Amino acid sequence: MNDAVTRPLEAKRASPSAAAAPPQEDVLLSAKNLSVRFGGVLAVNNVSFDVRRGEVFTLIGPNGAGKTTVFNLISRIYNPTSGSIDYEGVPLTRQPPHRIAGLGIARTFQNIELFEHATVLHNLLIGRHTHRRTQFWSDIFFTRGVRAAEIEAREKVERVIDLLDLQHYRDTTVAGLPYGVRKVVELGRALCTEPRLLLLDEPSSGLNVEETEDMAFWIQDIQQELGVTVLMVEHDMTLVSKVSDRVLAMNQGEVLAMGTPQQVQAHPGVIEAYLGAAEDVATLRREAAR
Ligand SMILES: Nc1ncnc2c1ncn2[C@@H]1O[C@H](COP(=O)(O)OP(=O)(O)OP(=O)(O)O)[C@@H](O)[C@H]1O
Repeated sequence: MNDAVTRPLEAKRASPSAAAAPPQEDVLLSAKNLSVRFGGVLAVNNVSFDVRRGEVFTLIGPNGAGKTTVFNLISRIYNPTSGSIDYEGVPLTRQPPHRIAGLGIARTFQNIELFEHATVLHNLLIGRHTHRRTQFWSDIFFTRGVRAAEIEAREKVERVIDLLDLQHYRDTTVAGLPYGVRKVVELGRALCTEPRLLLLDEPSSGLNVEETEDMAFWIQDIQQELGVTVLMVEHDMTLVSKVSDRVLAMNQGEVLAMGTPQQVQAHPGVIEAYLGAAEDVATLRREAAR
């Protein structure tokens, strides 16, 4: 295990500046008045938020709240019906989906998307290939530039393998790996693109309690050691309060509350939205009372 895993895991505490508006240069991504309509369903209704550089920002909400739709707007899988998203001051909604990785945005999926019959190393190298700048003819003749790019790719990938403690699985085919390890490999594949913004879609889904704790450590390492900004959709409220700097709670397409994990979990509207999912309410109350 990585040294980081042995550190005590503290729930994040409210920082005095959590609620204050940040200077514009500290904002990495800014969503303004986003709405999405699917036929008669208003999946996202006038949602605005800023993601600050270096923070872990988490979207929570009951099923159907609109979280995945917001994620898919940022990945450019959907177009907003109205509203805008700026990323590093550039209008993201004008970018074609295939440009997203090149802009420094990477994502993981709720249902893991890896090359099942390739090894862990090859999956990570494929992730790294969004950085390749070499050309057709230089590739064919394996020029010095191509060799240098391959060496650089390999070094970056090895760093990700070390960070996520994947050495043991380097040459294993993904199809033969336990689900929890595949989740970490998918995280690694996203990191190999060297993102400035990492989108994590339910990183704890399908993981047991211990694997979820490990995932919390990886997310903290990614934020603290690599300085990557994380935007995450997550249901597990224990993980949410451990790693999030700020949380946005949604319900029925709208913003319910935004603030530190403690502020949002104690919000009466959030507790009401979760009623019916008794286990979630109990976790919310427990985490808010910490
Ligand atoms: N492609 C689509 N076509 C039609 N309706 C959609 C589409 N995508 C999402 N919706 C609807 O939009 C609403 C919000 O869905 P969304 O998946 O964003 O919620 P969610 O908060 O991510 O839920 P979950 O936690 O269950 O994943 C739901 O009513 C859903 O049925």
